[in-house]
Amino acid sequence: MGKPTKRLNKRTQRPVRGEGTSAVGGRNVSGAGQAKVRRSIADNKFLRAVAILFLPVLLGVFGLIMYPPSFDLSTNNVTNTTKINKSASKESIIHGHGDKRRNDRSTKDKEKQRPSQTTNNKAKTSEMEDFKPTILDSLAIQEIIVDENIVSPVELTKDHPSSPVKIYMFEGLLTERECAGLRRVHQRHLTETNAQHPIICFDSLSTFRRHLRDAGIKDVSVSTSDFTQGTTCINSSFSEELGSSLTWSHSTSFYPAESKFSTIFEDRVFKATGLKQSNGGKFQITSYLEGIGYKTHTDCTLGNHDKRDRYATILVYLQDVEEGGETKFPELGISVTPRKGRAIVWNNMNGGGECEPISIHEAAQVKTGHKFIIQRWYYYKSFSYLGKRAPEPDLPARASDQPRVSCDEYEHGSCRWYDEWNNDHLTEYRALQSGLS
Ligand SMILES: O=C(O)CCC(=O)C(=O)O
Ligand SMILES: [Fe+2]
Repeated sequence: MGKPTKRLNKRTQRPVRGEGTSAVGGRNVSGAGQAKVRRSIADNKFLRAVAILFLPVLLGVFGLIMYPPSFDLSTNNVTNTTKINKSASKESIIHGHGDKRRNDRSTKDKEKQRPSQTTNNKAKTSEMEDFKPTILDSLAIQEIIVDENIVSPVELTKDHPSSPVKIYMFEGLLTERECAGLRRVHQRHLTETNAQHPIICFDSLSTFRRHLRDAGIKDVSVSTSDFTQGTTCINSSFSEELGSSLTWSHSTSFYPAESKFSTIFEDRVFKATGLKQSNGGKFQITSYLEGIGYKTHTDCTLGNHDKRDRYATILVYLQDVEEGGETKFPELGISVTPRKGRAIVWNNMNGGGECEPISIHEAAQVKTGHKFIIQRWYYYKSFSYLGKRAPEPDLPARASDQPRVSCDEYEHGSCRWYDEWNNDHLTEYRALQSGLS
C-alpha cells in the first residue's frame, strides 16, 4: 500500500518553515523566485492578521458575521432540488459552497466587503440579543404516514430497559425517489468538488505519524513544522502527495432552507420523533466505498459542559449495501443493516444534557457495495447560528472550493473528506475548545 518513499523524501528537501512551509500552501514556494517567497511571507503575515481578526469568531460569535443566504425555495422535492441545483447560478447553489464571496481571497475585494459585513454584524447582534434557545431533552417517537404508507417505529433498545440511550428504527422514512434524489445530489456535488485534491488535516502530530505508518510510509519524519502555521493541516503539495496513500469516506452538506426538501425532511422527522426543527443543524450526506468505515465515536463530546451539543442523531440509509456497512452500537450489542429508506434515531445525551458514553457507535467497513446515508444532528440547546452556513476560515490558504480531509482520533481512526471547512483545524480554536488558553 506504501506510497513510493522517493517522492516523499523529495518533500523533506523543501525549505524550512518560515521560508517554504508557509501558510501559502507550499505549491509554488520551493523553486520559486525570491519575489515569490517574499510575497508568500507577506501573505503569511496577512493571513496571521486575518486569523487574529477571526478570534472573536472562535470565541463563539461567528453568527454575528454570517452572510445572509440567498435561498431558492421554489422546489418541493428532491428531484426538483436537483433541477434547481443544475440551473442555479454559482452564487445561489444549493449544495456546497453557496456563497462565492467567502472564497474570494483578494484583498481588494475583502476591503469592498467590509461595509456590508458591518451591516450584517448589526443585524446579527440584534438576532443574538433576541434569541431564545430551545431545549430538547427527550424523544417523542410516533407512527407516521409517508407517501400513504404507515411507517411504524421499532425500539431496538427493548432489551436494555435501563439504558439512558434509546434507539428506534423506522422502515421507509424516506421514499425510493427521495433516496435516489439525495444520492444524485451528493454524487454530482462530489464530482464537482473532487476535481481538486483535498488538503489533509490531522487532529495531532501523533495521529499524523500513525496514519503515515499505516500507509506504509516509514522513513519520513514529520514534526509540527509540517503543519501550515496556525492549523493542523499539511500544505497543499504535501496533501497531494499523501492523498494517494490514504482512504476516506465522503461527506457533503446542505443547510436548512437551502432546498424545500430540507423542510419536508425536518417536518417528517419532527412528527416521527419530536425533534424540533429549530434544534437541528446541517444535513450531511456521506458515502462509503468498499473497504471504508468510520471510527467508533460518540456524536456528542464526552465530559463537555457546553449544552450546545448533539442531543440526538437521525440517520437514514439511502441504498442497500450488499455486505458490511452496518451501524454498530458496541455497548448495546446492536447492529443495524443499511436498507434503502430505513432510518435510525437515537439520543446521544441524557435528559440532563450530558453526553452518554453508551451511545458510542461506528460504521462497519463496507465489504461489498456502496453505502450512502443522510444524517442530521439535533442539539440539546439551540443557539442562534445553529443550522446556518458559517463563513469559512481563511487558513490554510487554498484554492477556491478546495475540499478537506480530516483524520482524527487515531485510536478509532478513520479519515473523512468534507466539501466545506469549519474551524476544527485551527490551533487557536482547538485550544479554546479544550480550555487550554
Ligand atoms: O455510517 C454510519 O453508519 C454511521 C456514521 C456516523 O455515525 C457518523 O457519521 O457520525
Ligand atoms: Fe456518529
